[in-house]
Amino acid sequence: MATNIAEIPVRKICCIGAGYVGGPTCSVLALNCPDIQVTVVDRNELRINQWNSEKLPIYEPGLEEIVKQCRGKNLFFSTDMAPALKEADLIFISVNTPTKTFGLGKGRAADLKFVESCARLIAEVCDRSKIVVEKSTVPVRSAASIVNVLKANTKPGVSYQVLSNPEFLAEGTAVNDLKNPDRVLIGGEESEEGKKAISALSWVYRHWVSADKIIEMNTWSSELSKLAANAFLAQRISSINAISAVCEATGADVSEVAKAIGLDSRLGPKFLQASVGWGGSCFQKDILNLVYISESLNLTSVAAYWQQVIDMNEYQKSRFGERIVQSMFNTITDKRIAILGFAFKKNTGDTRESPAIHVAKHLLEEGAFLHIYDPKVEKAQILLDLDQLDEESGISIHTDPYEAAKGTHALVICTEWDQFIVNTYDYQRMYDSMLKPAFVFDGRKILNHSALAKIGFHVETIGKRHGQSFQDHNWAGTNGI
Ligand SMILES: NC(=O)C1=CN([C@@H]2O[C@H](COP(=O)(O)OP(=O)(O)OC[C@H]3O[C@@H](n4cnc5c(N)ncnc54)[C@H](O)[C@@H]3O)[C@@H](O)[C@H]2O)C=CC1
Ligand SMILES: O=C(O)[C@H]1O[C@H](OP(=O)(O)OP(=O)(O)OC[C@H]2O[C@@H](n3ccc(=O)[nH]c3=O)[C@H](O)[C@@H]2O)[C@H](O)[C@@H](O)[C@@H]1O
Repeated sequence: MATNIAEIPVRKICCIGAGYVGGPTCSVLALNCPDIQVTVVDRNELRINQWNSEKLPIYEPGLEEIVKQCRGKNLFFSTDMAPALKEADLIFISVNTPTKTFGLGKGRAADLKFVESCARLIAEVCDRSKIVVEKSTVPVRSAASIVNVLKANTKPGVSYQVLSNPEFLAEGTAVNDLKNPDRVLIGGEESEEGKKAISALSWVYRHWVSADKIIEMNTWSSELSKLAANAFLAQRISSINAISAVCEATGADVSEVAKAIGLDSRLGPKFLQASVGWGGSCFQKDILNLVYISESLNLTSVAAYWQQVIDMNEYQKSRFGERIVQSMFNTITDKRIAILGFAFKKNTGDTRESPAIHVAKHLLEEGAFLHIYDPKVEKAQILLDLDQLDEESGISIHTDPYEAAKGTHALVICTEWDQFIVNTYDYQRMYDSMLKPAFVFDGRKILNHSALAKIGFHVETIGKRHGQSFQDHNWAGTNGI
């Protein structure tokens, strides 16, 4: 007879996938649950070695301290997957779910091959019943596929309950997001066994999350809520970025408009920071996934609606690149341009889908030489992102921002690192070492533009025309206003 899920006390947890989600999630879990042993497994040996070393594979404020505190006590990182899975009472699947690059759904559908291979491995090695938790972001109804694979391959006497428990952490604030989540979603079957599995996972979270924040729901709602949340967040940024284009064309200031909008308590102030465009590993892939699902369900208007959020982001990134060229007298061929910031946002070394990549490629195509500086991104990663083998093809990577600025015509801010703000950097020193006229293109709206203009910089930013007066605009043709 199969073991009853209710009889499974959660003493040991195994997480497959030691990435941006698996690593921080399990570290915070281990910190808060000293009574639970957590083992994070990954087939990537280098990554596991890094988790076991002094220099972790990812940069995340506050993470190193937690790992140091728990590692070797109740937190372990290993490539030896089978024993860790066998021993575990509860297994998180936290592997990557990238956009498919070939075949049916190419460029849009999520590739679930890694999730499926986890399910196959679990069924192959486990000889007692377990709770399997889908933490990766997946299309709606993926849990059904996991159940199918497990059932078809399961050993006699073994049963599984599959739960959906999507992760909402944002990079750069992952530790705080995990310690103080807005909500924890747990989706599961409505059967008795399903409810018991939900209670078991809920019990784990209750070690540090209050009961009112743990929300139980049906599996499909939980899976869809994750895609919907990311789509809504990205939509807000695309919306303010669309308004930023109107601001640049009319003389309105997008910061003022964002403030005015955000003061409406129904809208709130967050995620209204106009920018060079949003990046990161998930927004684009998850919205593409939502678009694909909608199309598959013949919901073509729904698909077109969400596709527009991505199209607006592409437009914003291209618009910024074109503005740099136009401002610099319509040519940047052989000009030197410093890119400050390469990560997709501050406080992370992650460059996946970073808008900086798009901007850098645009400038390279126009014939510029790039000096690139980011406080956390490794040189090899930047070269890889720009499809370069070395620094000879018009790119030099710097470890010092002043060296990066030296001899350039322009500074381009692509990431909102705190250290880039005027009080931290000596922009006079940069200006003195640059060619004139010296330009600043602030793709993140973080700099003190009037202070830079006083130094002598020509400043351009998102959603605002620099130095524009009311008389500058030729109002003819705008509906006679
Ligand atoms: N990065 C983020 O901030 C967030 C990501 N997510 C979702 O979480 C999931 C994981 O994302 P990341 O951690 O960023 O991915 P990642 O790429 O950093 O890490 C995934 C890890 O899984 C490992 N892996 C893949 N298949 C495996 C297998 N069969 N056996 C063992 N290891 C395997 C890979 O080697 C890799 O180290 C994705 O579905 C993503 O959409 C959700 C919320 C936030
Ligand atoms: O599923 C995921 O991977 C995660 O995706 C995002 O997190 P993340 O991509 O790490 O970072 P965000 O803070 O959302 O920023 C995404 C991008 O939008 C940009 N952004 C953000 C906010 C804003 O107002 N303006 C803006 O341009 C950021 O600079 C960055 O490039 C979501 O915020 C998380 O809740 C989610 O778990």
